[in-house]
Amino acid sequence: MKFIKLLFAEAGDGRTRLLLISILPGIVMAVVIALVTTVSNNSNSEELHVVEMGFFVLGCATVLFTMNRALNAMTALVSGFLDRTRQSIAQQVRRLDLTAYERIGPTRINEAVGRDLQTIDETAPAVVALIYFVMQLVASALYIGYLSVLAFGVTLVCFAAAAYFYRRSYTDAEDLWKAATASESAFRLSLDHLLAGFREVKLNARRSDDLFANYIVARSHEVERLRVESGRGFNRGQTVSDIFFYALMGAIVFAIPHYVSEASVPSKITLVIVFSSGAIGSIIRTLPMVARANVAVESLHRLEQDLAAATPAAPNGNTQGDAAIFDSLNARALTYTYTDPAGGPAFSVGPCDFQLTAGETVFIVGGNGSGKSTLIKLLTALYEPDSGSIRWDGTPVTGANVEAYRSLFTVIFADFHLFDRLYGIDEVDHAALQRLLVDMRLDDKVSFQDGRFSTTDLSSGQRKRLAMVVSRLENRPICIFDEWAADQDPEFRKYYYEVLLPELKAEGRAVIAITHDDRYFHFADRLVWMDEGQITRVEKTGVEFA
Ligand SMILES: Nc1ncnc2c1ncn2[C@@H]1O[C@H](COP(=O)(O)OP(=O)(O)OP(=O)(O)O)[C@@H](O)[C@H]1O
Repeated sequence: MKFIKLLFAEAGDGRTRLLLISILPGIVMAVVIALVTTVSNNSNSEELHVVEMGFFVLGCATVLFTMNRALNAMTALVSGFLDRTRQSIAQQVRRLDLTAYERIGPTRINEAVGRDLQTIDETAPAVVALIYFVMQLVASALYIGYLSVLAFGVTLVCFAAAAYFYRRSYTDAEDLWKAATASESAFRLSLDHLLAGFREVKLNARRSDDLFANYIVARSHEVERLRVESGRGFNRGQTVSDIFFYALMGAIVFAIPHYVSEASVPSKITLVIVFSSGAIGSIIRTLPMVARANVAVESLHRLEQDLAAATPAAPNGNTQGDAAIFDSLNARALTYTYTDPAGGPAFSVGPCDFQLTAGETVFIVGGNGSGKSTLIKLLTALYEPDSGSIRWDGTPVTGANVEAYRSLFTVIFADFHLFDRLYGIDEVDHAALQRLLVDMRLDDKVSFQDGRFSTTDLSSGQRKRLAMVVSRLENRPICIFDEWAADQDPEFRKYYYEVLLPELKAEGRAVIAITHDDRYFHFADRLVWMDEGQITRVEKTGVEFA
């Protein structure tokens, strides 16, 4: 019962109180039931049963009050847990290095923060009800024991048998639910292809049919099949449990009266069992929810373990993001190897040497897949190299200063993300921002209001220009642009190479631009050629020197 363990672990010092206020209403309800059975057996008397009525009202009020407190406590507990977990996952994710992030993947993180936390949230109040009904049953069984030891024995045997058979079905059903959850992840991946590739799917009916019929529908059916099987397991458990419950009723009504001397006992026990049927039904309905929450807790724990194993120690360096001092960068023999899905080595970059000084403009050129973007990720310390080192102004880049080192860079990746706000820029220079919007010819499209851009729904070239605005506002000493000009019109492409890059250089910034625009190569101080993950050639002002 991972879920229930988690809740009580989360309750901390309030565990005993939570347990007490969850247990109490069930016991009190059993007492109320005992009271009702006693009074109803004396109903032919003329008495008003004022005392019993008082106890009845007091009992019901206690049940209502304590249940309400227990539910409130559980809501507060689970909301606190969700809040902490959401924050902790986001915190761990932002500390991941890029390799670990790519390995874990956003789908798993989204599923944990969405589906798993929602399941936990929805199931938590049901646990209070579960404890309530279990305690009511236990206390009712004890009351039956008080009335008749024989009936108590029969009740225990029936309950134990029902629990045993329910447990067997429950375990199988929980495993099937786990498999359904895994299949649902595969289904979501297929659905993601439909959503992210909507235009491409729309344009290609065969692709649309294939994706829909062979993946989305097939995987959805698989989820359905496993859920149905899992549901059948839970239902089988319920039916088998019910058989023992009816057997108990039959024994109490038809067999027990022959063995007990007091005539009112069988009818009292029957009444208790009739009242208990509601509790048994509720327990049986709640247990599948708990099983699903167990699966959610397990998958959440697995993610947290993977995040913890991958999360580097909290950085000691400057995390404020403005390490403005930069003279030189010297990378030596950097290597990095991607792994394939089976964990084997795939594409390798390096060993690569790379130097950069303030005010220098370097173009990295080479064919598709030659390793240019990977080299950038190594130079910016997004990927930790398998071997080799980087020195920043003569100081080795290590875990202690890597945050400060990263804050030297502003990067516009080929597949960049455009943020809606200027996150991390506390005091926005509105005049400079407006100038940049004019320079990028975006001033009639985008404005900056209430701390955010009025829109990011722009053409791909305009989105890149807005990313350039943000990049320039970041005011970093090293600017990296991965094929920024690729989807600019000729006029803006010219502006980029002939005006923007020289302007950045004049400001003393180092620029690394990945490009295929050979007609502008002469604007670089150095050209670095890459092929098959290696730096194959370096040219300086047209003179090849390495
Ligand atoms: N996340 C990844 N996981 C595994 N392999 C990758 C990953 N990213 C890139 N690769 C591999 O590394 C190789 C180099 O990719 P990279 O993006 O560095 O090339 P590039 O020179 O920037 O290409 P392009 O000009 O097409 O952008 C690719 O051929 C690809 O096989």
